[in-house]
Amino acid sequence: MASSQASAFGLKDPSLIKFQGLIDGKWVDAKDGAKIVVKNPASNQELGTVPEMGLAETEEAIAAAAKAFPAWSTTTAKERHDILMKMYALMQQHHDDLGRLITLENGKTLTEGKGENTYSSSFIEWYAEEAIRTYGEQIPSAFKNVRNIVIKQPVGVVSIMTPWNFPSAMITRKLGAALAAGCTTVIKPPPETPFSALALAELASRAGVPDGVINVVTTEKNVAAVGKQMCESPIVKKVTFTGSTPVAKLLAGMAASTLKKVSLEAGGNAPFIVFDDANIDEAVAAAIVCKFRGSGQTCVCANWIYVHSTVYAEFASRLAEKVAAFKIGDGLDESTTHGPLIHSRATEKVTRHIEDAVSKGAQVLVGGKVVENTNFFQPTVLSDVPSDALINDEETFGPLAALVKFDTEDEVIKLANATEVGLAGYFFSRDIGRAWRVAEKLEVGMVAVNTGLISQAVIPFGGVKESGLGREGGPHGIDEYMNEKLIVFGGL
Ligand SMILES: NC(=O)c1ccc[n+]([C@@H]2O[C@H](COP(=O)([O-])OP(=O)(O)OC[C@H]3O[C@@H](n4cnc5c(N)ncnc54)[C@H](O)[C@@H]3O)[C@@H](O)[C@H]2O)c1
Ligand SMILES: O=CCCC(=O)O
Repeated sequence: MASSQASAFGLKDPSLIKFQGLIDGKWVDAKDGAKIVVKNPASNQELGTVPEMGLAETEEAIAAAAKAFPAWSTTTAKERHDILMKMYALMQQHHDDLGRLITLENGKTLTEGKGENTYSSSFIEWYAEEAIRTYGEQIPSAFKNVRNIVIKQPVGVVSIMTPWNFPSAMITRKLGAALAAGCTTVIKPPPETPFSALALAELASRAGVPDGVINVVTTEKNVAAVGKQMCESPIVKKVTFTGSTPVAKLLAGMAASTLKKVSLEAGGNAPFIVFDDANIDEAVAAAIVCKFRGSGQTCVCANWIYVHSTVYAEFASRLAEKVAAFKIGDGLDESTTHGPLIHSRATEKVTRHIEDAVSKGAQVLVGGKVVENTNFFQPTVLSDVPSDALINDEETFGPLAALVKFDTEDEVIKLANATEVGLAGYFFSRDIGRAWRVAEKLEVGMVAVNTGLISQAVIPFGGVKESGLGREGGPHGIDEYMNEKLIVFGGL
């Protein structure tokens, strides 16, 4: 049954499809046999099922990770490097399958699905290389005959919780760092996209990651109990989460009960600013990449597009013209430029934002409607969106570009910073003085100047304000999974 279900995914290697969770190296069902139905968002057809696990399975997974920790944490950095490089090579070898899997469960186009596998595997490669560079320090002592040494040690068992918008990359950004540091893990993938997580666990095992080092607990209805245990268990030493700000706050509160280390990558509300001296062609192209990547479902997507009044009309008409040419459809269809949203709750939110903005005076330049009884939403450009629109307070997370006119640099910085969150910000200007001023003044963790793309494994990814805590990726990403220990040597 499982093998015929797996072959329906159309992968070259159907054994990458797992319909069970992973605990201590064994593929397992939920104890009560309950299941989650996973659907393809493009068709709403069932793709397959995974177990609806609960507290008991979570406790077992945490215990398995704790049991695996002593051996994994004492492998050499070079051994962990070599295993991660094998996993990276396997992700390259299965590129087409992993890209297709992402498209099937998330809906993004195949080009984006494969692009995500490239991005996702780059975290495994990056952290393989970082594993061997977790240098300590020697600090000159204040006392004679004493030497100060700082070493870095893995924190222990790590709980990893991730969203559906990047079914693979949001896991490897955490998992790569945790494994490289010598930590063991329990992953709770989102119920919408569990198959990519399970395929990653399978490839990690093929690469030589020992049993118990990666455990995967799939859950939907029991998420509150599972999440609580993953945050409150005294065995777990670190919680890392990517998702919405309200859930990030909830998990941080629970993790505080045992003062665990936490990394939180939460929601954004990114401004995209086009100044009067911008190269308009480049700004339009970047706005399209930045706003409509993943059909607008990335945490670094522009939520507001502020355009200087002197170039507003030109920018708006060029953007609307390009957006009108998008073709929405099944991500597997080669002619599709943009896939569906993840589910009907997502399309309802975009509809609510458009209706609210239009009722307050905004105009629809293109799109504006859901395709009835589907998860497809017409890519939309709204002009003259008022500052009291709902979009101002809530990230849309959909294919809606909201245009706003501004006149001065001070005014637009004030508008861009008038939000509780601060993940990414973008602006286009060829004035070098302004570029420095605006980059420094935007209250975000990441600023892009004259480009719409930020994401790479090598950068410190993360936000300020209510967009989260900590940084993932980049030269210091692995430190989030390590403790510094001071060793003072006396009696010389
Ligand atoms: N900053 C980032 O890097 C980043 C990346 C992707 C998505 N996001 C944000 O995520 C949001 C969209 O994703 P979403 O709707 O899936 O977010 P979400 O917070 O609802 O869900 C994210 C994950 O948390 C899980 N979850 C929900 N309640 C939980 C609980 N009580 N305990 C444990 N886990 C729980 C979900 O099952 C899912 O796996 C957007 O706000 C977006 O900005 C942020
Ligand atoms: O959605 C959030 C992450 C997006 C990215 O890493 O580019």
